[in-house]
Order: sequence, then structure tokens, then C-alpha cells
Amino acid sequence: MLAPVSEVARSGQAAIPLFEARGLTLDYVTERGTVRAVDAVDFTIAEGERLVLLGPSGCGKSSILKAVAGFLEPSAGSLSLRGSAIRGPGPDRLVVFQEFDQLLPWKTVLDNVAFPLVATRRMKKAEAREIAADALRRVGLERALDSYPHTLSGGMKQRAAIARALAASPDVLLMDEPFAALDALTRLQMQRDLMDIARETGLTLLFVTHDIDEAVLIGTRLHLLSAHPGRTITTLDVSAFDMRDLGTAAFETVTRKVHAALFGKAGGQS
Ligand SMILES: Nc1ncnc2c1ncn2[C@@H]1O[C@H](COP(=O)(O)OP(=O)(O)OP(=O)(O)O)[C@@H](O)[C@H]1O
Repeated sequence: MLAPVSEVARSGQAAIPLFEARGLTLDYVTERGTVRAVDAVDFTIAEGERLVLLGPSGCGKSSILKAVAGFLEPSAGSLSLRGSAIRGPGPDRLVVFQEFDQLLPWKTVLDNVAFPLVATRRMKKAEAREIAADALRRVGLERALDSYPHTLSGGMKQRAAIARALAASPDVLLMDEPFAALDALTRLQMQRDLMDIARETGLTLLFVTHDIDEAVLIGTRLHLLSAHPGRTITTLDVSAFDMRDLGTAAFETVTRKVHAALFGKAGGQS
């Protein structure tokens, strides 16, 4: 019998990559000239894997995510999903950002999640609402279906944004520091909930953060980037760690190792 994809990813066996970046180079053309943000980065993401891009501020993490989402064209190298080159945004790659204002203020939470299904997947409204309600239940927002975004807390807005992405069943969910603007307790709860969802659904994730603890908790594999312009330092399998390991000696050891790889010495957070 075949193992579920997430188990294949956890076991570290070589799987056919769902997503592939080869020699990815990203430049911004400004009035003062060209700024190289990312230089010749390679990575793959297998189905069910959670790859975290980790590196200091300005190393190009968000730029990579924008390129994967199709908003930024590589100046060199290639990006492909299921073997096809990425040529722009698509419902197969959806992004959850850090900002709390990702929802349409004039629509209820339910309609915010259902609307893209009707618009891009051409689903009937009733079916879209059913899928949306299910996604909202999964993120713990079953009691806020009829609420408007301005009445929600920051954490609830992020949950709704995650539900909207989950409802559309993207091949890869892209998250750009989605919990960075939340208070510490809410952030921890959201990390926990995201891990529960990942376990339930076998989510394939590309996650950006500059928080080492968060990276080790969320990721099955870390891709460490050097300071500007972003270049690959190394990759690290962290699939053995989850929320239960927070605060343990083994967790401390791996975060120190990551810190040393990023900054050349052991120590605290970036
Ligand atoms: N629109 C832009 N125009 C010019 N330069 C840009 C633009 N966006 C980003 N950059 C530059 O590209 C580099 C990478 O930026 P990016 O935001 O991708 O880094 P990051 O690792 O996500 O940073 P942070 O962790 O602070 O969010 C930085 O030097 C930044 O100044």
C-alpha cells in the first residue's frame, strides 16, 4: 500500500517535487539602478511538505514568495509547478499575508471565503458557501460566519484569510509571516492550529518567517538564506519537531544550530 504523501515527506524519502525553483534570481529595477534581491536559489517542495524560507530581514524571502505566487517575474532561472512553468498568479498557489486587511470589508466572513470560489472556480453559490463554511469550521470560526471583518480580532481575521485559501484547495499554500503581527499567545495558538490543519489535510506549504522557533515548529524542512542578496546557505530537515518539543533540550539544540548557520555563532533569535 502507498504511504500517504505527508508520510512520504516526513520520512525524508526522495519524492517527485510538486514545485521546483532552479537558479531563481530576482531583481528590482529602481531609479538608482538594479537591486538584486535573490541570487541563484534552488529549492523543491514535495507534496505534503512544509518548506520554510528562513533568513535575516532583507534576504529576499518575501520576494521569493511573490515570485512563486506569480507576482514577480524571475530575471534568471525557472519556477515550475507539476512540471509547468509559472507564468503568473493562479488559484493553484494562494497567499496568506501578514496584514489584517486581506478581507473585503463589505462582505461577511462566509461570503469572503465563498466569493473567490464563485468567481474563479465558477461554483454555484450554495456549493461555494458549503465549502466556505466547512473551511471556516476547520479554523475555528464557525460562530463568525455572518460577522463583518471589522468586528473580528486580528487572530480571527488571519483565521478567515487562512480559511479562504484552504477553501480553494491550492496545490501549494503560500504564507508570508502570517502570524507576525499577532500577540505571543495568539501566535502560539495559530501555529498549533495550523499544524493540526496540516496533519488533517496533508497541506503543502511554503512559509516565510524570520523567527527561528516558528520555522522549526512549522516546517518539515528549512531553507536557510544569507543576508542581502539572498543566497542558499543550507537546508535542514526538521520534520522530527512539533509543538510538543517547544522548550526541550533537543529543540534548543536545533534552534542554536540554525542560528549558527545563519549568523555564524550560537545564540538567541535573529
Ligand atoms: N519594490 C521593491 N523595489 C526595490 N527593492 C525592493 C523592493 N522590494 C524589495 N526590495 C529589496 O529586495 C530585498 C529583499 O526584500 P524582501 O522584502 O524580499 O526581503 P525579506 O527577506 O522578505 O525581508 P523582511 O524579513 O524584512 O520582510 C531588500 O533589499 C529590499 O530592499
